[in-house]
Amino acid sequence: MAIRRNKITVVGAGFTGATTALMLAQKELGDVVLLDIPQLENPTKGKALDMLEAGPVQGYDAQITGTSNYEDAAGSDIVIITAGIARKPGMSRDDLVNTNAGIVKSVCENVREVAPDSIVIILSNPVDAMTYVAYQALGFPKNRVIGQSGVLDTARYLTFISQELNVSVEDVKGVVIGGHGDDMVPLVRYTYAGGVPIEKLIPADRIEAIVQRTRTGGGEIVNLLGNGSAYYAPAASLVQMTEAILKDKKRIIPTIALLEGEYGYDNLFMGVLTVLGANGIEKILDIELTEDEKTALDKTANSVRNVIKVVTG
Ligand SMILES: NC(=O)c1ccc[n+]([C@@H]2O[C@H](COP(=O)([O-])OP(=O)(O)OC[C@H]3O[C@@H](n4cnc5c(N)ncnc54)[C@H](O)[C@@H]3O)[C@@H](O)[C@H]2O)c1
Ligand SMILES: O=C(O)C[C@H](O)C(=O)O
Repeated sequence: MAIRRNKITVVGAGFTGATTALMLAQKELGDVVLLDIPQLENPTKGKALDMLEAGPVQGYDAQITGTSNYEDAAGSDIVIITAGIARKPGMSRDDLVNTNAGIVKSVCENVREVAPDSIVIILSNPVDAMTYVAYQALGFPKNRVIGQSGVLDTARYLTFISQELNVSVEDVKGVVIGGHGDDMVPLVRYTYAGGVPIEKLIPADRIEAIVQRTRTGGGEIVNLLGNGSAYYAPAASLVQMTEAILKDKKRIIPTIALLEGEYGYDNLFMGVLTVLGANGIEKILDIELTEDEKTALDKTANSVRNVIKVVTG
């Protein structure tokens, strides 16, 4: 009997989409469909074929199909949406809202038809608002519509802490919650190196500098690249979320989830700690915050609300 592999569709075959497809195949998480617009069908097929031909070298077994036809995405277990434009130096993520809302909506209308049982992960920016747009266009239950920001923001935060302490990234744990913007909330009080609170290891002014660098981490890369935004760490983040779902790992991962009362917010998609497993977001952790942390979270929640208003009118 043939073994059915997981099927993962990545919509948008640009920098993040193509990198994600390659990393998914390298981890043998399933067969990958890479989908872009009809005008880019040949380059998309070319990227997919090139990745497929790396399989014998790297030793992975995964079908990788390039396409512009949603029929090829039929029955996907996971759909990852990276379609849309990226910002350039001088722009904020919010400047992308109108263009990307149209793109995400039309992508989701197709996904709804061909993969009605899928779990959808959204990357396109401004991602909190785009996750809201996707939720409305898909009509899926909230546990199956998930935005990516927290894995990436946390990865940046932990990178800077491990550099500061000159210790392994494996021993630094922490989390960033809130919207994917310059007022996101790295939770310093819940950050540890080797089990020791970082406030005992790093002077306060250096922690503040790390927090600020984390908040503007996306812009730092945009300025360095000059014509696009980050894609290696974003792709790695999408792959971690996909793996948690497909392997039903029940990992505690920060993701963009629909809040209905948690942290005192309603009808808001924003980054919080969640448990990711076979059913997508299986739980939202409504953790205790100090007054200062809650004030910071309120600020980022307001920013996200203002962007969502642009797309909901
Ligand atoms: N949430 C995050 O943490 C995060 C991280 C990185 C990038 N992003 C965002 O992800 C998006 C993609 O970034 P990128 O660097 O891959 O950009 P990119 O320009 O390299 O790729 C985007 C791709 O989307 C395709 N596309 C556009 N409209 C489409 C449609 N209707 N259907 C299918 N494909 C379509 C384009 O043709 C292009 O190939 C941007 O909005 C960026 O801001 C978010
Ligand atoms: O910064 C961007 O525009 C892309 C992405 O959101 C990131 O944080 O790298």
